[in-house]
Amino acid sequence: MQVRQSIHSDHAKQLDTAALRREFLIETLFTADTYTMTYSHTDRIIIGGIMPVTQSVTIGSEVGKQLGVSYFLERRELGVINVGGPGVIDVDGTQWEIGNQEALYVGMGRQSVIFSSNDAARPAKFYYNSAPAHRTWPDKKITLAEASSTTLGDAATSNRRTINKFIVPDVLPTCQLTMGLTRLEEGSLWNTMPCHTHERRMEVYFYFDMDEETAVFHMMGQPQETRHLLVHNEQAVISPSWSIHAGVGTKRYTFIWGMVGENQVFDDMDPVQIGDLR
Ligand SMILES: O=C(O)C(=O)C[C@H](O)C(=O)CO
Ligand SMILES: [Zn+2]
Repeated sequence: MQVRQSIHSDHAKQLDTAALRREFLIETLFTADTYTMTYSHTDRIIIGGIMPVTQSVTIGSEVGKQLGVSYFLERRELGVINVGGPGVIDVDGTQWEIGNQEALYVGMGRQSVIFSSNDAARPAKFYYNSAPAHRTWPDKKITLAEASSTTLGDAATSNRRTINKFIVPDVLPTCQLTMGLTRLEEGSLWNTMPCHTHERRMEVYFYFDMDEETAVFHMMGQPQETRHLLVHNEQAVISPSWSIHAGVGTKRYTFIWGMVGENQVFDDMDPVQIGDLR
């Protein structure tokens, strides 16, 4: 488990490229037959990827020890979106078939969560976020058709995209975690521009569906003090409350956003006018 401390905006603005990447970028999410895990002190979100290939994978009691509990989800909830081939998540003996771009919410208190792929040649890639929880809500699979979806933007501003809200109050109850997947149309490159910050929550962006030649310039920093991170396929960025989060790709791409914090109102954003950005 990697730990990332919280970071003050005054400190962040002094960092060079390597230090910005060390603080905010998660470079490797998927490693065959194991899980990756980054623990952020920002709202104590956990971010990671699970890629079972030749064997199933579980987040075992070693993580419970690191978190000071008996098992991973003793005091946490979990959201998973599969960005690979079809797979199965076994939650305390119930098997959930999770296909590409389908999600599973797992409530606090589930003791055994085992991830496997249906086909080693096309392994599942389970991207996950986990947040501290205070009660158990029912586990639920969410398909793309069941997500709450909105298409917005247009070709003239190169930001035509569909926001698929998988884990949001309209679809299912959770303690604090919300997650969704935003898909840019061919020829569209910008996400979340005009951009915003979130005084009352943090957010993580996970970029995928990109070929080797594609990169996303992820915009971050305070609106008057912007920086960028060069992000490649299947990498994630931690975005503290004070930071804008937006990106422009050299080609279209898809990304998953996950949020935790004070409330679950999707539109609770502090908008920034493009003319005010520096
Ligand atoms: O394309 C977008 O715009 C988004 O997907 C925005 C994110 O969902 C977000 O930043 C929510 O706060
Ligand atoms: Zn946001």
